[in-house]
Amino acid sequence: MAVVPVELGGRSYEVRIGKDLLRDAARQCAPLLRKSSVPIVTDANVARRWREPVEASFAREGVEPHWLVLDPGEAAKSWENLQRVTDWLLAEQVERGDHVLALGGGVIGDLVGFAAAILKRGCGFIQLPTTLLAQVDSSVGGKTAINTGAGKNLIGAFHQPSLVLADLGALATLPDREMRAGYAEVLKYGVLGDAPFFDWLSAHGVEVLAREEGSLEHAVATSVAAKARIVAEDERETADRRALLNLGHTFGHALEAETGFSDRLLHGEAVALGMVLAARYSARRGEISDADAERVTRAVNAAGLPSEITALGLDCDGRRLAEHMLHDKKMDAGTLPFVLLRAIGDAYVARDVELADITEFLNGELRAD
Ligand SMILES: O=C(O)C(=O)C[C@@H](O)[C@H](O)[C@H](O)COP(=O)(O)O
Repeated sequence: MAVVPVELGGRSYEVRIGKDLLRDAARQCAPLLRKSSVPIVTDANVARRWREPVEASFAREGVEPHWLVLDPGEAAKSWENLQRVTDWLLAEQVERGDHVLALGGGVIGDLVGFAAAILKRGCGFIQLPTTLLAQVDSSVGGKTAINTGAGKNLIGAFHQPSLVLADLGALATLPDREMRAGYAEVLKYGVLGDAPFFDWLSAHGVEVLAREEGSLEHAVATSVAAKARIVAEDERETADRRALLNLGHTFGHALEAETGFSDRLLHGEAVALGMVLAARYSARRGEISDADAERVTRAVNAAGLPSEITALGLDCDGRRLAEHMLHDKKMDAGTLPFVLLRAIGDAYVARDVELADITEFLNGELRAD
């Protein structure tokens, strides 16, 4: 098992990465639990696979899990579900010192984390991420949120979990498309700040996607360590450091908004395409070489992820995509900071990007054949 600490003073916690952690969930969580029952929120897909082994694990410790099972999908990150989860936790008489468990992918983690953030002004929560994307990204760092009609993650809070258990065995049954989508966030750590890891992924990415144990653990642990370092330096995204983790997201969130946050384009797919667009836009500004921008495109393609906006069949122009970006949380006094690249492994936050220029760039991408 690999253990990555997230160093945040009194709110520090561990991310434990290894096999069979869900079958051992009760023992792993035991020091944090105070009652003979524990609330667990999950979705129907995850429940089908993991309810029984998790339940057995708690039975061995004499703890009774109480379950709330939601519909799967990005649409679950809604006001309605936030109310449903918080009402349920109140009915469960959860106190501030208690922990609620979020068992599932990024949607469950973000939603339950936000519910925990506001329940009685903050109760504990434990992340049990079951997708690659959630293991390497959303379960770590304390960003919690729901979506609204105006965009993604616009209502939320910073609220750190007390523990993250990333069970690599949970990835064995993950659909290939979800695996590739999570891989986009793995690749992101190489592109934004770790060129040797980018090179390692170029050679071993296939093994990661095939879930070969050693390569998978290395990829997850390296990704989590990168995120933990950045979060420890800039927990609340105030110093142009944590914002680097948003590489590909400004373009990506706009594409997600345009496709209605639907299965048409998964979050990780949007990030992969967004990363390609960020690299190409950086090349257009003369900041990264065309060759390196092309390497980013090739790495995205090699993972079976989308690299061309034209393939989405969108019925919109660059201006419409740029308008989605105006809702971005990074908007600052009328300007939108963009995470761009000087080289692979050297991302930075640009504050001089004109939306008119982005619009022109996107129009070019939308017309490309
Ligand atoms: O943890 C962060 O910080 C990130 O930006 C990681 C992103 O990959 C993640 O998708 C995050 O939830 C997006 O953050 P947002 O602030 O753009 O909603």
